[in-house]
Amino acid sequence: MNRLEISELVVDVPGRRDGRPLSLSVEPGQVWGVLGPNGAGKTTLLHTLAGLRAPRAGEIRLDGRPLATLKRRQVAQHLGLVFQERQDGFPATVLETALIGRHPYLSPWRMEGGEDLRLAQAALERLDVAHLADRLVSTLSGGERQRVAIATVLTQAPALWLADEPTNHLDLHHQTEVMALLAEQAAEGRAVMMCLHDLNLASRWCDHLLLLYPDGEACWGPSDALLVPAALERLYGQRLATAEIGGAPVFVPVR
Ligand SMILES: Nc1ncnc2c1ncn2[C@@H]1O[C@H](COP(=O)(O)OP(=O)(O)OP(=O)(O)O)[C@@H](O)[C@H]1O
Repeated sequence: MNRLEISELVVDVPGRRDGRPLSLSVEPGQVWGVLGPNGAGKTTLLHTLAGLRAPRAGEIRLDGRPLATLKRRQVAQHLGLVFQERQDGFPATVLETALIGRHPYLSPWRMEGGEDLRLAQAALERLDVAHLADRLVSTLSGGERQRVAIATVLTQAPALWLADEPTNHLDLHHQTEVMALLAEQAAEGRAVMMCLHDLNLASRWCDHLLLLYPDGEACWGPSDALLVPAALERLYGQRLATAEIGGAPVFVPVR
């Protein structure tokens, strides 16, 4: 279950009139970037696609099945969400946190088994936080916490990743590693949609883009068609200088 179909979707952004209905399909193997200025509705869209908020109109389907008809457990077995903000509600170690990714697959009161542990440890290693396994998450740095959050979704092993600014708090090396991980997930047949503020990460790693404007306007399609300075300058209300490095456009804000 890894195709996400969005039909005539109007996201319920508080205080905003209806925008352009979104109709698109996130297919296995694709990496979508959602771009837009602060407040454009990127997080609200991702939470709507994850079934955490009802849309104002339209429908979301996971492999042909309306999201609204699926049980949360079924959704969690197929869709993983990396939140932009998270609260550590109770004290938990890094390993215990990663193991939460296995909960959609465990019956109530069943403890995690050896395979669950193996998956969690492998995910912590992949995100370069295995050495922190016994530390309380509340004691970690911002970037370490972000990597634990991504490791938790990797442990969950969803066919569809929704990631809200997955490179938040990360240094350059770990930004690259996380983008490479998401690209690898797609290359293995999963689907990825992520909100990004960094145009250059979008340019390098996303094959499709959805541009969200603050007034509810939107456009989407293959990245090549949308990574056009005029469209991006209008999106952000920001002048850009453009260069090309390694065949991909690079954008630098200028005043
Ligand atoms: N619970 C709420 N009550 C009132 N307004 C809300 C609520 N949740 C979101 N909003 C508003 O909806 C709009 C869209 O918010 P959202 O977080 O989706 O934007 P975003 O594009 O992700 O922004 P950013 O780039 O700053 O993360 C914002 O103007 C925000 O203030």
